[in-house]
Amino acid sequence: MMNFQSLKFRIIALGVTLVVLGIGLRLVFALPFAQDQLRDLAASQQLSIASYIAHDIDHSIVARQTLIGELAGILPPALVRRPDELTAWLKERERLNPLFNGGLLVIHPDGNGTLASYPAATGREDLDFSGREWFQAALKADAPVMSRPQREQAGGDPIIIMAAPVRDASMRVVAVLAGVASLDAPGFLDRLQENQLGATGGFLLISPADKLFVGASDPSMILKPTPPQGVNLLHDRAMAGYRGVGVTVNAEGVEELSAMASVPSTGWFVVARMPTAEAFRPIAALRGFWLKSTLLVLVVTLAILLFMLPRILRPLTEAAQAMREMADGEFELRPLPVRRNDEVGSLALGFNYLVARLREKEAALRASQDRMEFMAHHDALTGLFNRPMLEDRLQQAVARAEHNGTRFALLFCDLDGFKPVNDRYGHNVGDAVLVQVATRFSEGRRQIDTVARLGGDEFVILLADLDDAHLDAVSVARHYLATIGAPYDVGGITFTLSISIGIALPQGPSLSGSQILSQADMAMYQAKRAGKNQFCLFDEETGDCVAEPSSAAQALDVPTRAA
Ligand SMILES: Nc1nc2c(ncn2[C@@H]2O[C@H](COP(=O)(O)OP(=O)(O)OP(=O)(O)O)[C@@H](O)[C@H]2O)c(=O)[nH]1
Repeated sequence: MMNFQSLKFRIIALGVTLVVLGIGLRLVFALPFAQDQLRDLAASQQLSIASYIAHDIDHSIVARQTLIGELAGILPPALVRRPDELTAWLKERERLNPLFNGGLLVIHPDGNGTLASYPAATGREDLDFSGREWFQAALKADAPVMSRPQREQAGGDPIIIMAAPVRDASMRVVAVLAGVASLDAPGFLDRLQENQLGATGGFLLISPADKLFVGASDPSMILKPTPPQGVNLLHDRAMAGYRGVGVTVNAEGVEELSAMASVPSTGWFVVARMPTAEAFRPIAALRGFWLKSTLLVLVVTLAILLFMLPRILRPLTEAAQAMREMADGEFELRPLPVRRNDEVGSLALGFNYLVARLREKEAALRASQDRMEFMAHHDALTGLFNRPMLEDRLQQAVARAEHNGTRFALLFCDLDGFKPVNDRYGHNVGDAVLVQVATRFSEGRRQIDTVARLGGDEFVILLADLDDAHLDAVSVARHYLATIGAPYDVGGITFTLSISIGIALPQGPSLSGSQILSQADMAMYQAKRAGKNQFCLFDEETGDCVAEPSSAAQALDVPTRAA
């Protein structure tokens, strides 16, 4: 289960946040900019197309106007009275430059019928042109004129008529030369009508003066009236003279991008229109691509983080695991391996330093505990057992005696005349003597025996598990009288000392340790009273102390300095 507090989750969350933030900022700032650029590009492309078409139409119109003007200028006025020759002349010109697929007509100056026409079209010769706007204009104009777009009376095809006056030498109009061009004639407006813009867009050619669609990609619109004012605002603006690009909603409710370009020679304008859904499709594609790439970047980022993070953090989790195991006591405290020179490695180094310090403190604590333990059971000066330890051993001996019937003896020893040593040579010398005395008491003792110093110059020896308690105790007492009585040498000072020993030999089970110690003490005092340098035995039955002068007994002399 994902731990939301974990470092891994936080790094992943940070990574995802950064990616989303980066992409979000791009979407907020860069995408609208790119969209505007694409929108402008689509609009300018559409305007270019509209301008190209408009220029093409203008060129076609001008070419026809020029041709009709030139033909009117070179038509020999004399031919006006020779219809056959006039027809032949027209035929020859039309074959040379077939811009008027609806035919060339030479109209009587009063407008009643034609003088000649090519190709011949039935009924034209009797038509009355006098009331036609373009005919009237042609009579007065110096330059060629053009009719409004209209349907041909005979066939109903959409046409325009170009006309120019034919004048004689005295500049009198002798005829009007007219050329009929079908709007969908090849090379005229066919490019506009046959082509679509993109997949769903198209073109319109509009005459604002006539409020008519002159041409359209959709043939059904040709020569239909334009929408009334107020229906389409962009159309209204274009009708009023606006040329450029705009977005509008057409009659079917489809939003369109429309570009308007003028056809200067006629006052018409071309509309290149395309649904915005198609025109701005690259923008939608761009947005879609950005969203998909965002998703991809997110997925890849997540995948990389999920793959890499456990590997990067593995030393950390291993270190934590090792620390936990050490804390639980599964392993002893030990340094962690430092595998990498990074933050995790530095953490391991820090932990190892902590381990080293802990080990040092642990060792110091153990030494201190050992020392305290020793002090609790030993005499600080001589290293012999102290009183509590003696009492403990004595209690054990009493228990064993009660339980097993074993015998033991307690020897209470007190140095004779120790005070003068202190007084004469100082406490340090006294201490050194006490240490030597302790050594002599300890030498040759059995493992089970206990030698303790009670304090001052008092020593107690517990002889445990004796076969013959009396004999053994006396024997040891004699031994001590001899060894302690041997000369001492402390820093060149030599002297002798003796001891008085009180011996307790408990026989019954009912005595406590302190009672036995007290018996030995009393016996020791008895030995002192009896002259020192000897031992006394406490008699349990009488409660008396029996002195047994030692063979080693001798008078305690004042210590002498060595020579
Ligand atoms: N140097 C030294 N002297 C101590 C220590 N503890 C006690 N003493 C001295 O040892 C002496 C023991 O006194 P006593 O046993 O009365 O003197 P003593 O001269 O041995 O007298 P008797 O036992 O009657 O022969 C005293 O002077 C204490 O001050 C110690 O740790 N070091």
